Amino acid sequence: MATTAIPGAEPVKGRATPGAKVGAAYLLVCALAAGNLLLAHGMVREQNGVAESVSVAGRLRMLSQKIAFETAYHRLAPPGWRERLRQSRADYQASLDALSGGGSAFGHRLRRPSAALAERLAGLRVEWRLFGADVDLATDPAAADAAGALHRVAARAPALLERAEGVVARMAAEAGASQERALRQMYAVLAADMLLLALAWRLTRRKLVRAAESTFRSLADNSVVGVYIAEDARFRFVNPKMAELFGYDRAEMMRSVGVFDIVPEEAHGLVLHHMRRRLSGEVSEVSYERQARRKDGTLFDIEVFGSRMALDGKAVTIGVILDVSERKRVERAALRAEEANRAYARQLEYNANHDALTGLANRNLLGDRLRGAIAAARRNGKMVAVLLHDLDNFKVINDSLGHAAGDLLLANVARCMNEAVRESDTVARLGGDEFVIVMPDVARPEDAVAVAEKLLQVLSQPFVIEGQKVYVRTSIGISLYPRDGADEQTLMKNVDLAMYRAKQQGRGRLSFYTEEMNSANRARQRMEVELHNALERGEFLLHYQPKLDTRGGRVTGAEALLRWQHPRRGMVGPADFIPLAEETGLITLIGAWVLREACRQTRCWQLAGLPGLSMAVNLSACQLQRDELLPLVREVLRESGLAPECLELEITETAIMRDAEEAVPLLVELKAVGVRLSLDDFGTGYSSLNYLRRFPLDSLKIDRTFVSEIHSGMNEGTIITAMIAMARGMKLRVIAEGVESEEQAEFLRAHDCHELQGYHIGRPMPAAALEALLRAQRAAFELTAS
Ligand SMILES: Nc1nc2c(ncn2[C@@H]2O[C@H](COP(=O)(O)O[C@H]3[C@@H](O)[C@H](n4cnc5c(=O)[nH]c(N)nc54)O[C@@H]3COP(=O)(O)O)[C@@H](O)[C@H]2O)c(=O)[nH]1
Repeated sequence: MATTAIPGAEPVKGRATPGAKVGAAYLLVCALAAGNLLLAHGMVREQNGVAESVSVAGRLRMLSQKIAFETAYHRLAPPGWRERLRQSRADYQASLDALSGGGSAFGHRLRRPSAALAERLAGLRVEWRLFGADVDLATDPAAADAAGALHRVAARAPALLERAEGVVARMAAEAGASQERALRQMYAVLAADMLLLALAWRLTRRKLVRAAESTFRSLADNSVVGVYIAEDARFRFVNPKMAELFGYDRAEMMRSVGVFDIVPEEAHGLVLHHMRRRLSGEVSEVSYERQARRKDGTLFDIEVFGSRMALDGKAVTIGVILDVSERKRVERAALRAEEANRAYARQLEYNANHDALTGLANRNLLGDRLRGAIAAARRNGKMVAVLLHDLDNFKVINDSLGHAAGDLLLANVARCMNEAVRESDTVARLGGDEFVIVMPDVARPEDAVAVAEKLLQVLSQPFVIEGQKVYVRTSIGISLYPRDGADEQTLMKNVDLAMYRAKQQGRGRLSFYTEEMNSANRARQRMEVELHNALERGEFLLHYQPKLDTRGGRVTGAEALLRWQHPRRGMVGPADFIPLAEETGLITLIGAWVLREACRQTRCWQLAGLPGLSMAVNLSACQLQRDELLPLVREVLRESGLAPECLELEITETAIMRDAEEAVPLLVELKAVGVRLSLDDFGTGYSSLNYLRRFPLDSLKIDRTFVSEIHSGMNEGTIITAMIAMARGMKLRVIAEGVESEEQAEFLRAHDCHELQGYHIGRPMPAAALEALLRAQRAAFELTAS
């Protein structure tokens, strides 16, 4: 678009619209065209009139000759000659009259002749009159000089013809002049037309430009977007909004602000690029987003729509600028929200696949990796090794050092495992202290053994946790694809059996899965079912092992020990089924039965004349649930009628330390019920003096391993002596278990051990046997007393 300079132009107000102007110009041109047509029509009519006169004059020539001819030959008396002669003379007269004064002749309407022509016609009329007189005489049979008249007619005819031709010639000359004149008029009219058209076009164009400029200005002034025209990187025009957007005064912006003043440095290249593309004509328009700088230096987001135009013959850029800060802010917020969502999804996915404590793969991811490794091994004919690790003494460490230290230890173990294996291997934590390593692409079983031994070695090094050296031992089970299972579930089940076997073999070992393990497992499963049935079928029974009071030298109590009278396998000891009962949770039911039966039996004996007898009952770690144990103990005592102080609950040091903090309130409440509490297997766990003080215990039961050291050459009983002294110092009764010889009994008596228990005192025995023993003892004492 070409236009005049926009900056100085004033808006046009109250004027006709460009559309009206164009309409007016169009009407003017139409009127001109109509005038031209009328003019042409007049000229054609004029020319036609001349032609008609010439045609009539031509007839005159022909009629004069015809009359002369008919006059000359009338003597031959052709029929109708008189009539024809009269008609020809009448036609001649009418034509001459029409030519001379205007009127009709031969169907033509003739105009009045010019003066010159009229003069010639007058001459012709005189000649015609003379000619007519001679014709009358020549054709009158009575006339005397008819022959002389005929002779004059023949002589006058050429003169008449000549005069008529003179008229025609004059007419032709006048017609030519008239045509010349008409042409000149036509040219003049055409020139006027063109002039008028040019004027109209120029007028209309100027109006249109002014109207366009006015429209542009009105639009720009009221626009809610910034509008600019830039020439040579300077603003030639900015609208109020543009100035407002950038924080300038409008005049100031046009006067002293350059295009690049509102473009941050980093966007200079971009702006220059778009400007050049437009100005070079490479593109007609551009649209892009960028940052812009306000007068105060702050940045905001804009969108530019630009194109090119010609202004006063120069190429300039024209553009529209939109403040898109808000949109961008929303977009950025949406982007951030999306990114946060993605991060959250990634985190969720990570959490779903990783162990929170160690960052290792969890069971979920392990399953995926193992399935993938199996699929790859199936294709390339390799093996996959699954190594299951279980930290042997983690529970004890966790209980004694606390959970925070336990967590730290697990994290350290995880790190060591990760470092010991290849990148392609997967180390996963299944929970607790169980870790699994999946090794894809294993060529030989020995490769898995090598890794397992390396791990045993690495993990045998002490970890320093909270300033203390901590030793862990791990048992490792190994199963191999495809030898030990074709799918993930089978491999995991079998590696579990292998690990179980490694633990049984003495811990700190590794064990491959074998088919026998599976059969052992099946046996275990069978036993589980049988254990369920055993309770219902009454296959459990209690044996009682006596406890000897060293002061009085009498059996004053007993320990209830569970036995399973198996229908096929005979008497089964607790060591063979209690771990399984603990694993399956059946121990709760079985333990309740033991407590009920032991109390019932003790009360029976008391009622049967064996008073003062106390009964010790073993509790598993899983039974130490406050909500279940307390009501059970209360109920059993109420049911049996046994005095609480006659019941002693034996809890192993390991079980109590599993959650020592939880154990304290439970023990306090049990103590409040009135029962006695004994710490079993003392010396095998990790109880601290601090806890020993906090537990409301009545007695410590020294583990048989310490008793066996008496006179064994090892320590010579120094540890047990210290244990007894310590217990006594804490006002606790001391019971030594596993007393198998008189020497041991003697030693323990000599060191003030309160009670002795062991094969030397009495093996675990059926109720009837213990009753007999107690009765015999009572009889012996009664005898001694009397
Ligand atoms: N939670 C429960 N645990 C129970 C229950 N009944 C028994 N047990 C625990 O089972 C473990 C094995 O018990 P058992 O086979 O009965 O062995 C006991 C004794 O026979 C054995 N003992 C006793 N004196 C000697 C000895 O001089 N030498 C020797 N080698 N063994 C001996 O010790 C077992 C009793 O130990 P303790 O409980 O520490 O006093 C065993 O851990 C039982 O606790 C039950 O009902 N619930």
